[in-house]
Amino acid sequence: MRSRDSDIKSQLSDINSHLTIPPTSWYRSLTAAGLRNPAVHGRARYWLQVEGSFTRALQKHCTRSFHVEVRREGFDSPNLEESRRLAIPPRQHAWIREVRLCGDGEPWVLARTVIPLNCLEGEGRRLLHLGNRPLGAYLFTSPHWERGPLETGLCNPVIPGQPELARRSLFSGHNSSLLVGEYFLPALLHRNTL
Ligand SMILES: C=C(O[C@@H]1C=C(C(=O)O)C=C[C@H]1O)C(=O)O
Repeated sequence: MRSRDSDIKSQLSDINSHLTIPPTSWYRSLTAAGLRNPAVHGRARYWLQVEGSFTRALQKHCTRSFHVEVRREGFDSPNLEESRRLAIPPRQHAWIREVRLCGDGEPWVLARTVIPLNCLEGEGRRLLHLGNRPLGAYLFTSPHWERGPLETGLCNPVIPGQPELARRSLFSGHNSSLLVGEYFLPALLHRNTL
């Protein structure tokens, strides 16, 4: 017989199972992705294109509060597509950070950041100790990081409620780049105001 604790744990994981990142195909432009899925031109368009810190953009749309919830942080292998995008050897470990960006107490965005070893030297060591502080606050206040072009992601949700659209970009510093992906949850797109 299952214990009450394991029943509660499995219910909790069921409740949150849609808050995971589904497989995603990446496109160089919104227009290219739009040929596959015209939804990129709907409510998501603003979020797919907004410039500057994404954290700041979300904060502006909160009426009460914004917070970052860390779900997973540690050294692990990126997937092969991510390694290729970052031009690092396949299976070379990187610092991987997955968070929920929450507006007014509810998850709006899932973010996954892959930080290769060469980004973690010198001042970059701070990236290991962000905790619940938003990565954007570091990237956009440190003068040496520059964002590359935004890519548009079309996700293949396997569980109802998983993100369908995403964006990502490389941030380049001294001879090193990290990859930040932001996946939009329905709660973000179905809000009444933009
Ligand atoms: C890159 C930014 O950082 C945000 C914060 C993140 C985090 O804390 O892990 C991840 C993705 C972001 O959207 C940003 O604000 O633009």
